[in-house]
Amino acid sequence: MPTVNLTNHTCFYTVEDAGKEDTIVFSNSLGTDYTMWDELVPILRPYYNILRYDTRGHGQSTIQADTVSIAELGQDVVELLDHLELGKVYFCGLSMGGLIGQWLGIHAPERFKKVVLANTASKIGTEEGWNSRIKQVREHGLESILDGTAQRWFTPAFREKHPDVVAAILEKFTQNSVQGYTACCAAVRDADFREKLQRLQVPVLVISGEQDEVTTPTDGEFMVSRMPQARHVTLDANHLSAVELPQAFAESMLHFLQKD
Ligand SMILES: O=C(O)CC1=CCC(=O)O1
Repeated sequence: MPTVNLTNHTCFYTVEDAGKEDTIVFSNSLGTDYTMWDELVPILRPYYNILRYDTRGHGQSTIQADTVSIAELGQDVVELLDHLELGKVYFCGLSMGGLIGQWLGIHAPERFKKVVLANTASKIGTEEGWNSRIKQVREHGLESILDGTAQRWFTPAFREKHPDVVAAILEKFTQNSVQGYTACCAAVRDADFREKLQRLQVPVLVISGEQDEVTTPTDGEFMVSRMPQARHVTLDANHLSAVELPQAFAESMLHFLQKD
């Protein structure tokens, strides 16, 4: 599968071009890679071309620095679109991917027809919380936060019913580099769109997980109240809602992309 040398790193991506008019770009969450969309993509493939990529420092995309910003991760997306000569696309990002989507909607609105921001917030967590996680991972590795990560990402019912899906995603999590993961923790820590969201004029769908304690439905409501063209859907899922409920997630997206 292809890679491209962008300004600051080598970006891994996959394109499924079915000759459709429109393309959806998918942006993964912290600690996952492009395979987090594996259950969702087959449902959307009949309608759209699909572009997935690994965020800098994740999966097969490289990183050369100990910190990175959401602005830099947003520029990566614009560079990737330029490389692929894609003019105006749909964007779907989850959690960190949703922060990237907020940056893109504000700073590169001419490149996006509509934006889906899933399981995200205009400000995620606290500075102390992120600094403590960065320290923990630098000193003890990604394995040391595996259990807590599984609990934040999946409902107990999903973990019980789909242990293979959970194991595959957690396996990918531990394969990330400490440098890539902690650099992106810093990007999430430093991002704050609370006072900037009114500048996001592109149509937006916010998807929240009713059981998500990291980025809550209240966070989603706040975002929607600040953006001029936004609507809100909640799903009975935890943080990785696109993994837990791909059919409901896809139906919400299709309704938004095709009807709203
Ligand atoms: O792993 C977590 O804590 C959840 C999360 C926060 C930002 C992100 O992308 O995932």
